[in-house]
Amino acid sequence: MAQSTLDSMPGASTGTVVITEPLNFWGGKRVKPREEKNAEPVFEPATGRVLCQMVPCGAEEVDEAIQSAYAAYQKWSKMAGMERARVMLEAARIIRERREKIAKLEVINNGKTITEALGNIDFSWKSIEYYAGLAGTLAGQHIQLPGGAFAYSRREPLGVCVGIGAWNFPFLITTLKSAPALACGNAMVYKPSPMAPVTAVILAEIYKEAGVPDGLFCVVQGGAETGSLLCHHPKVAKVSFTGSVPTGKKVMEMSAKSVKQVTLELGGKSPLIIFKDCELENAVKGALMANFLTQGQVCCNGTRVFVQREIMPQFLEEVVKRTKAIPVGDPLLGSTRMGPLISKPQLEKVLGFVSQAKKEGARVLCGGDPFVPSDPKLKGGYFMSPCVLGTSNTLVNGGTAHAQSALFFNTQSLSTDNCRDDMTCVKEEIFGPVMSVLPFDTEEEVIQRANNTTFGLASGVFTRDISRAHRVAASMEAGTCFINNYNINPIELPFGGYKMSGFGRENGQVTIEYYSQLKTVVVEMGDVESLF
Ligand SMILES: NC(=O)C1=CN([C@@H]2O[C@H](COP(=O)(O)OP(=O)(O)OC[C@H]3O[C@@H](n4cnc5c(N)ncnc54)[C@H](O)[C@@H]3O)[C@@H](O)[C@H]2O)C=CC1
Repeated sequence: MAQSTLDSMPGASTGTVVITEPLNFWGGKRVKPREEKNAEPVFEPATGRVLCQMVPCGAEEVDEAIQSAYAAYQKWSKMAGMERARVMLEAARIIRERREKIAKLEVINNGKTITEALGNIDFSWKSIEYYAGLAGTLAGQHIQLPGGAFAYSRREPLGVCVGIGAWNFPFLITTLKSAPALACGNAMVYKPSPMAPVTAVILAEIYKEAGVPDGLFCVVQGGAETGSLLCHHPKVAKVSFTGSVPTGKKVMEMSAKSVKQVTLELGGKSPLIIFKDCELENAVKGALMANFLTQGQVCCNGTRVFVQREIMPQFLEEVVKRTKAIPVGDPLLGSTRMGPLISKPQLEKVLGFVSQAKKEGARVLCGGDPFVPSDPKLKGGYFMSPCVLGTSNTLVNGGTAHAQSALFFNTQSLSTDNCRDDMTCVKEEIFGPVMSVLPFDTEEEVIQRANNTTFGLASGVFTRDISRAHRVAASMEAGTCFINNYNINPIELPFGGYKMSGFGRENGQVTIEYYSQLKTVVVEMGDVESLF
């Protein structure tokens, strides 16, 4: 029962939790792995300690889960939207009631701070409430035809949908996929990331407790192999994927073989454009919010920060000062603002991007090093100091940039000491706490440079010029543009990518379209007029 893992949470602290319960869920209960082979240790990022074992599901287990989901779908899809809504609202209520315990478990598995995790869990129950609200509104059309005939369309579910998730928002991604799926009358089999497997099964238990038919929401554990079994299974109607571009392409390719619908939420390298007429304090805060939530492991982060040259000195001074002041440490402490990265390889990858940036001529203005907190239990954690890559020589030594003139930065921009658009750190998704700051001169130039990427997930602009703000927003080749803020993604609004950041949308009313299909029913009231 969910309660056993969650019940240990109130007193749990970093470095104390071990999870031994099975992490699979189908047929209305937790299911032990058939064989323990290929078990992978799952680490607590803050300590480097083993938290549990993740045992990947094989073909028979995947099939069992999908069959149990299909059986539940037969019942659930026949219920009225309002009946489904009632069950979903109960699930949302239970999540709200247990928000602190779930958030704690999320922190222990993922490393994000408790403050952020609580926000994520609140977003989760809101997403279920939101789609519960829409469940009763699903409807088709009635069309009058000649001779008294008529037709109507029925909005019907797709069947068994698969969700494949990433490790950065483990519980939230699970609800963002399952809430619209269930509202439309589908069942879902969900595969979490092998690095963050522990909270998806909590959601499965909550849905059960709320009253969904057994099997309606299943969890299978595993990595690429289990994921590909799901994408190939003939009883699966749709795959909703969140993760990297290369894996997204594979998911699309596999799903194409049996013509499954696909939604892809992939990575980004989003631009944040800061004009000289901005409210600087807000722009600085916006840049921090755009880069350092969840240790920078956020797909829509604005990691290419374009700053108009005239305000570069003030911007850098402030952003570096505040970045240096971010409290890094035990993610379960309310005062911590940055925890560890998800894994050792991810930490090494991110530090590798910083070294590469240095080699290519970028200046490390602060951070970018492994960080060892003073608390002895955190010595084995995957921490690093948040990093700003930029342009100024003097800031490296902690000097003030205020004294520097615009001319200085003009000169600097011609040297190799700048972040440049062609650097690896500026082109590739780093997925860590690394902000690249780039100078620009004109609106036309910055729009062209901001769009010069294969990604298109999000974008942002800070300016007090209302016309400019909307002009820039309209010019961005990205699924979202934030004006005078960043990373505000409420459930009511569609979220998704342009270009290689994916297609389809999550959140908002439009997602109903991605989890349902229309059936046309034509009704003759007279005789058949046959040509034969
Ligand atoms: N856009 C986003 O929200 C995210 C982007 N990423 C990016 O991806 C990079 C790698 O992170 P990963 O977690 O390794 O991402 P990934 O794309 O490898 O994995 C995402 C999910 O897909 C599954 N998967 C892997 N191979 C599969 C296959 N062949 N068939 C079906 N499912 C498969 C994984 O087990 C996981 O559940 C990150 O460094 C980051 O750049 C990662 C997480 C989220």
